Amino acid sequence: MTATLYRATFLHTPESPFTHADALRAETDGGLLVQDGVIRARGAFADLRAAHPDATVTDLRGGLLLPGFIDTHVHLPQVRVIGGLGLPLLDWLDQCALPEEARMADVAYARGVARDFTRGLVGAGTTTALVFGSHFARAVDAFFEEAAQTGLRAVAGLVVSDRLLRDELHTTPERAYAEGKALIERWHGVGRALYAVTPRFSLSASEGILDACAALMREHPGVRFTSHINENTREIEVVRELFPGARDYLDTYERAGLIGRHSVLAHNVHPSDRELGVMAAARCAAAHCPCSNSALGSGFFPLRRHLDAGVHVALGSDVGGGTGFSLLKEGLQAHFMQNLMPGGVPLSPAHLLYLATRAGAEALDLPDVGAFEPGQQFDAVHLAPAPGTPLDAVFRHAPSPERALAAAFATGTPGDVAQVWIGGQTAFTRA
Ligand SMILES: O=c1[nH]c(=O)c2nc[nH]c2[nH]1
Ligand SMILES: [Zn+2]
Repeated sequence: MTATLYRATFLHTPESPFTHADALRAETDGGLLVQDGVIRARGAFADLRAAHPDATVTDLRGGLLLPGFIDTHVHLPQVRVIGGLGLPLLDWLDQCALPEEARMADVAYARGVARDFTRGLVGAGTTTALVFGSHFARAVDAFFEEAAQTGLRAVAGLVVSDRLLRDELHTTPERAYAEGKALIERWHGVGRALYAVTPRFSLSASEGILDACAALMREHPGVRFTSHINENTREIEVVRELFPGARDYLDTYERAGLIGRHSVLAHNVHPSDRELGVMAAARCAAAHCPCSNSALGSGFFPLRRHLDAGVHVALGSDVGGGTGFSLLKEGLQAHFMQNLMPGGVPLSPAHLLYLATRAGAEALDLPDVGAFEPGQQFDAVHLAPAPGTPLDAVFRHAPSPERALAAAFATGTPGDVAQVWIGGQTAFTRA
């Protein structure tokens, strides 16, 4: 297949700006040579053109080309309930999320939701997502099918719970194990899909169901683990009452053997030092969801404490507790919250780009995505605002790519996403 040479202003962060100075790499008139979906060479456009005169040129000048966004925490069944603002977590679950999640029992309904959800993700520039699936196995199948159609890199699983939600959403340890095993055999490692073992949170999980989750993890090396932790103070109190023998919230997962390199825990707004130390030692990542934390009033994410402890952090939209699929908006909200909280971490455009891209790949242990390194997959988002919009004006007058990137986070929306590629194939084109 002939190679394609993408000509664009591009930026990426192959290394972490939290640990490397000058982590932001930018090329103003850059070239990315892509063949069979893989980036083969990267540099100044003129140099690549001279070296590869036969390549087909795709001209993307006038916008910004970024690595596809990686959302490390988002809920499939909640796309249609975005906007339940102002309730604390447990009330929001009862009144907004769980009634809709019960509707996923109807597979035709679930298929429609999966379509809305996948389109929402890819249309916002997200190319990889760690997805909280559904409590219903057939809805999880419908989602993986839809993800395969659009090309989305989906890491997802059956959500399991056996108490304190609603009867329709409860299962048993035996059934959780059997359905999880069947889904892993059907989907894990098939195409771009990976499986994530997903107890909803310790509040709705008995020790028996956490043990069933651990059995799946032990028996299927390579599957990922995800759940929620330390989101809301009332939630933490209930978990403490439910697990009187546990040292803290993390220990409820840790004792079951669920915390390791392939674990991603959402929120962690109220961690103890012990929990941070264990997460760092285990290389378990935190998915920070700033819009959700704001909408549900959960609190300020202690990013400084995570970084000081050595806990890896990535971004999640947490739709529908969150307010939409855009990781540009999550980056901006993270920036705002760190700015406002005492002891917050000042976040530069490089930090925001890293959190929205390569940090997610690290969290998910996916070395082939998240930046524009030769050998990586060409997963990319082209931000090209409509002429006459404020972002277009900033782009046309920006003194540097970094300033344009800052503006993309400050005011960019899914409406500015012109095209998205996953593995070199177009996954979305703006109408
Ligand atoms: O933000 C959240 N959204 C959810 O759906 C959920 N379930 C448990 N804990 C949760 N937190
Ligand atoms: Zn969540």
